[in-house]
Amino acid sequence: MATEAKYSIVQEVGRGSYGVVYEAIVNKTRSKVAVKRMHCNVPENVELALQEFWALQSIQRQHENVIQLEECILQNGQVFQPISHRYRKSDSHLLLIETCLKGRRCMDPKSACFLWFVMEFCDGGNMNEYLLSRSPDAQLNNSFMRQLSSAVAFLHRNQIVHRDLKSDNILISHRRGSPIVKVADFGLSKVCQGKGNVNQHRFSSACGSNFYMAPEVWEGHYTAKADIFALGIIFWAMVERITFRDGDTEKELLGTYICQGKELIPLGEALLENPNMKLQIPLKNKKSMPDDLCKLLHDMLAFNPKERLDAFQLEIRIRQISYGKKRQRSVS
Ligand SMILES: Nc1ncnc2c1ncn2[C@@H]1O[C@H](COP(=O)(O)OP(=O)(O)OP(=O)(O)O)[C@@H](O)[C@H]1O
Repeated sequence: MATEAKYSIVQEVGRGSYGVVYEAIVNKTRSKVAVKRMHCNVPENVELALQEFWALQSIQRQHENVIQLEECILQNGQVFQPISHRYRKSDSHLLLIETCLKGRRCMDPKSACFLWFVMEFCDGGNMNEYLLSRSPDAQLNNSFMRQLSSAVAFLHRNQIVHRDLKSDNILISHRRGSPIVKVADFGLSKVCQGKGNVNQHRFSSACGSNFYMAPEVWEGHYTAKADIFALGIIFWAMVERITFRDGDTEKELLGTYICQGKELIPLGEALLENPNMKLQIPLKNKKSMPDDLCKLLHDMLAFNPKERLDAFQLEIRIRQISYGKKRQRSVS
């Protein structure tokens, strides 16, 4: 007997380097979801897809500012099977893991293999488009900075290092009219084993997007503090509306950098060349930034990761800044 499909695809809403994202409907409830399809044809894609799956399933539904994974479905040819740590691993799932570990394709090359991520739908698109299509708003920036700091502290508390934080990997959804940020795109993330402090864990494979990479990432040895540097770049760019044009996609992106003639040098790369370089914060307008925010950005963008804030300190500091807070009315 033919069973009714669980989801219906409505339309394509975006494309990343490794997957296509669709708006879809859950047929039973008529609720809207986003479905990201990742082609598991080469080991590199399989690794990204599994990393995303491992990170998101380990923290399912626990933080409002992290994208919620409803389920993950493995398609092998015409067969669709949900995968989860709750179920016994199917042969296809084991072959995917083997592909990832061996670095060569272990699935049947004749049958198409995809991972489908069913996620909450974010109606506001990504944070980059969202902010750039609106006038600057300090209160909104403050709210986004708080939400993002809380999300990253949550991830780090759960031993997850994102490693690719940037404004187009952050999505926006709405709750009672207010925008809620959702950290998404966990393809480069790592779930660290063990229960210790996440900041003790060392990584040695360079990864991330150039403009958001900390100096030590450029060098190839880094810790979870690299996520704080990337957030520092995002916050600074958000407050001062500093953008650059992405070479590959031609998109305008929020991010700070150093200008050398006509060339834009990522801040992390420039700091690695000259660790004593003084960052010019604020860059555009002295009045646009209170001293406490200026100090906070310096502490997030410190060259030495040991001197840089960690996510737990950031979560506390961000609540104390005066920037973007509603002024209290004086009583006359
Ligand atoms: N849950 C979602 N709800 C609504 N739109 C989404 C959702 N997830 C992704 N999108 C849209 O699809 C686009 C592509 O997302 P995806 O995560 O595949 O890649 P990306 O972050 O843009 O690119 P890359 O993977 O190359 O860094 C996003 O920019 C966003 O506009």
